[in-house]
Amino acid sequence: MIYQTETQTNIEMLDIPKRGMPVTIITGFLGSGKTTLLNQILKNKQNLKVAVLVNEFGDINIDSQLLISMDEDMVELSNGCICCTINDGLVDAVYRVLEREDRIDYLVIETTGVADPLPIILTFLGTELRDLTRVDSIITLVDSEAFTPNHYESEAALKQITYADVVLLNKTDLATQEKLKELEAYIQDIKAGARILHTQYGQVPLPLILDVNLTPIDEYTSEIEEDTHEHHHHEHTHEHHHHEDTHEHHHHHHHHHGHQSNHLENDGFVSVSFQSDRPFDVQKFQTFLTEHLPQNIFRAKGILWFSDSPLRHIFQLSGPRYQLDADEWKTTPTNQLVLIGRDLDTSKILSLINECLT
Ligand SMILES: Nc1nc2c(ncn2[C@@H]2O[C@H](COP(=O)(O)OP(=O)(O)OP(=O)(O)O)[C@@H](O)[C@H]2O)c(=O)[nH]1
Repeated sequence: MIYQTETQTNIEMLDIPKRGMPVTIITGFLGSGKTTLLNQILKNKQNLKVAVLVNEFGDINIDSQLLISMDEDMVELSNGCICCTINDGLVDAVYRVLEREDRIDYLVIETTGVADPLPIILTFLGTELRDLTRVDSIITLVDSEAFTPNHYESEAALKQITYADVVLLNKTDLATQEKLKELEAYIQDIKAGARILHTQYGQVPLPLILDVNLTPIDEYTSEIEEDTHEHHHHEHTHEHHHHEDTHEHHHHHHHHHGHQSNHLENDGFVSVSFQSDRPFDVQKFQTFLTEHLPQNIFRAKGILWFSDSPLRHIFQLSGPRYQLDADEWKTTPTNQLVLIGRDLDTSKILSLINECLT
């Protein structure tokens, strides 16, 4: 998890209320375009001061390296298990944003592609964060080419739509009009009244998705109250004694067991991470992709170093598609790759990738 912010003043484009920092949560299945949307927000936010939290599935923070960043005020937290990271790490991370001396107008959270958004929403509404922040909207990205009603048999994919206030039907460049109509009908069926917007590369006017006040907070709050009543939940307090420069964190584990994801809620998805200080041979890597990539890997991303290229290569694989873009290294070249799927044979995959090194 990382957060990033920058030092600018004046809100011009959006009129953000001062009371309670507005929070927007971005969800969407693996590869649907969440990081792409986050970059659109960072690019177009003008003078709005936006803090960003990224929770990633996989042991290496690839997303944070792909964000348009101001390179300052970056804090990375460990990724680990989604449920624990979200419930403990999230509250801590939000506090760190709130405790900052410089002004923050808005908080945007990118969840992992396999996350159920409910525990995250309840973390905001069921703890003392309720009084300090204002959940503004849950935005769910849908890959309009790849999405089907039984999307990778993922319960999380369905829940992401169930809790959406705004659905971005993204990647419309890859889908037929017919498919888009079908998807719209399907989404309306699950979530009547959800705001559905068509996007390519997450391009959307920000006033349509930020500070829209669309999350039905009262509905969630009354659910929490009922739940507390039924389950005799103890009060979810979270004491904070952060000292910016001592890194002393007092973790109080107040999980939301009533709602919280158990480990099954990753829907059986697992990730394999690979890092190396040696470069890949580009031919071998291509052969790996085209001939040896296991069928059950459907998402991969990486920052790659090839022996015959001075450039940094951004590798993205989503379903059957992959792409490699190049830009400049800003760090010492190294290889970092995360692959996500089901029932993965980790040691076999790692040995296949190792063979691609020069
Ligand atoms: N053709 C097309 N590609 C897109 C569009 N939006 C995003 N992509 C590509 O889809 C891939 C995945 O995008 P990301 O933004 O990384 O997706 P994500 O949801 O953050 O992925 P995870 O964090 O792994 O769940 C990247 O290669 C993007 O460039 C779009 O509208 N059209």
